[in-house]
Amino acid sequence: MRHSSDDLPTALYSGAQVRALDARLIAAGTPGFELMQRAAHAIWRALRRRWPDAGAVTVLAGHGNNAGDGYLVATLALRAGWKVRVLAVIEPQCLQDDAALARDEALAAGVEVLAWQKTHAPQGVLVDALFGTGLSGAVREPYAAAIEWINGSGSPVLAVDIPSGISADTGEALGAAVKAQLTVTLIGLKIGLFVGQALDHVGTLLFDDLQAEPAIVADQQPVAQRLAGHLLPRVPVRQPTAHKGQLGHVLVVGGDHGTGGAALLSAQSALRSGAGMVSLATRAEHLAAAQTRLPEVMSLAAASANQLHELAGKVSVWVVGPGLGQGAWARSLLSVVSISSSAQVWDADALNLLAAGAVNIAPGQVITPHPGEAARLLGISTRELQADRPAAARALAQRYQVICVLKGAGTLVADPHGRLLVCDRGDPVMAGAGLGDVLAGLIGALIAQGCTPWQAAGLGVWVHAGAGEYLAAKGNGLAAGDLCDAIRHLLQERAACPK
Ligand SMILES: NC(=O)C1=CN([C@@H]2O[C@H](COP(=O)(O)OP(=O)(O)OC[C@H]3O[C@@H](n4cnc5c(N)ncnc54)[C@H](O)[C@@H]3O)[C@@H](O)[C@H]2O)[C@@H](O)CC1
Ligand SMILES: [K+]
Repeated sequence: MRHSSDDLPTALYSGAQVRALDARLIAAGTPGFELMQRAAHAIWRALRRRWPDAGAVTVLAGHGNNAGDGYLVATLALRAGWKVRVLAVIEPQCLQDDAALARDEALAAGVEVLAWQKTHAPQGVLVDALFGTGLSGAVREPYAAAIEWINGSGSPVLAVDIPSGISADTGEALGAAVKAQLTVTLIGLKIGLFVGQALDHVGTLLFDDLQAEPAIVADQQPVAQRLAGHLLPRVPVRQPTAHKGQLGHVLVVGGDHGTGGAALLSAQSALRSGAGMVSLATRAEHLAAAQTRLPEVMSLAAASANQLHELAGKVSVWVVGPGLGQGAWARSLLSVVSISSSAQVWDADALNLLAAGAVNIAPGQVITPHPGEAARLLGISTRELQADRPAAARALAQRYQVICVLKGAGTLVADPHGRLLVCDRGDPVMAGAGLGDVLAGLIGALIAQGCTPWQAAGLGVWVHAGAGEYLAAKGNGLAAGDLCDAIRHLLQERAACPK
């Protein structure tokens, strides 16, 4: 998903919360039909800006207030001289209240309203006004068929409030779901627009608050926050007298037989993200490569837990798991890390061992699972996990009393107190090997430099995704290591000004 500017609000709400906001605005004196008219004007403005020469609009209308918005858009388009048609997916007589008023206004203005049939030919921009926040459960027929008709039309599609079929709470496609090029969302941002399958359906996202009274909106506690630059901490500034001992020592533990690259990437990332010192404990066979590629990193062959014990007192942050494997070697090293009082970032196989019950993690640490690892930790299928990513991130944070970074498009950061951050940056070029190793090293380095684990997780995710966006212009084939320079650059931009 892309949005046209970074000035979207940060508060994310559930569908029920936005409906509650809607009701409160009405109770405070703004009639529902007035809100609907404001919605229609906002949508019509966005449609004309995006497709100024289309000249024709087909509104697909359901029977809730989302359809009401659609009927009023049709009216505005007709008045502007466009060719307009509403295809009502059920009998229009079923409409109630404001939606019925909107349909009456459209009919009075001369809008053609027909019962939708598969055989209709689409014309102009399709306005999806089937369901908004009122959808519950899997989309029933004939709506599912109408959604397939929209998606198969090849026409440009504008979704009103939310692409029909997408859950406002989880982003899951509830059966069929509209794929839009543009979504104009109203009153409050729904979290479901930013997570899960929604990312393939929303297109460009625009927001209009319908002039909602700020005091009423401020009263509603959001379910999550969109990760935005101004909410994030600055990278702590270095004093002129700074020395490496003040900037933290990150020790990366990983790299079993044949998987040394993952640990190397984490170490490289920690180094490039500003950690004062970076060490790597790995299999002896990887030492030559590590010393050649990263001479600045102190690499040591960790043959046993005892060797790691000796280092434990000197470590400020452990990054454990990349390429670690799940055998006896991995278990013995992880057991040393797990009892250390220093901060820890657990990734990859460390999480698989945690899921297997081979080790415990102390409260307050950071875990960075991808969906497969997260599903194993929760004992559910990946499909179930992806169906409600916010709930999964929260559940993991609760279960282990840690900061959970649930990776994947729309990365989430949750803490055990219920705080939830959603990242809407990033790019599909980031779907590749090693990117997670880089993220773990980055978060570790930020903790080493003085961020709290919560701050480091949020800032790390945001910078990592921003680096991916920055490099996306170069096309697919992004090597994870390439990200490190971009991360360094973005962190520099976010450095606090010296006093
Ligand atoms: N006055 C208002 O209340 C305003 C509402 N607004 C619009 O109204 C929308 C919410 O309106 P509603 O609450 O009427 O809900 P929707 O317009 O989303 O309609 C849901 C309708 O679909 C039916 N339905 C629910 N789940 C279904 C399923 N699985 N299969 C088939 N049918 C199903 C329900 O019976 C309900 O009537 C918002 O998204 C927004 O677009 C905006 O116009 C702002 C003002
Ligand atoms: K819709």
